[in-house]
Amino acid sequence: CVIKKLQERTPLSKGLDHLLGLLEKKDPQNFFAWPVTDNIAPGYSSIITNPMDFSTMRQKIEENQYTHLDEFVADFKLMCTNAMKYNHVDTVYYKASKKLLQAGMKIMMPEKLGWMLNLVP
Ligand SMILES: COc1ccc(OC)c(-c2cc(C(C)=O)n3cccnc23)c1
Repeated sequence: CVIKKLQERTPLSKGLDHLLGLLEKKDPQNFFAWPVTDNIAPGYSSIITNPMDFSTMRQKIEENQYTHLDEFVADFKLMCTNAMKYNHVDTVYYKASKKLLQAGMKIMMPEKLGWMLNLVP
């Protein structure tokens, strides 16, 4: 097994951690907190080839897998668009993901994150 060495916190990872907290607050039902499994969503793993959820994003932050804000934003969008792909438009999950995506884009507008955009290592 790969030993996940504890990485030191960087200014970027601290900023992404703060951002993740803001985004998680926009998902009070915790629909996006953990990976979606096939037993709660039949056929999910054959329809969604690149799953993403907040816990996976947090792990990537802790392992310094994000070298730039754009990669973090891309995972957030992937998480939301996966839900819009798997779930029909009249479901709570589709509606929640659309709302989450809109709220997330407002939080991650460049002018709101100017201070983070130049934290590139
Ligand atoms: C009803 O309670 C929960 C709890 C956790 C969930 O995903 C982590 C989900 C969930 C989350 C999703 C998504 C995000 O597509 N989903 C789709 C179909 C059926 N369930 C879900 C629902």
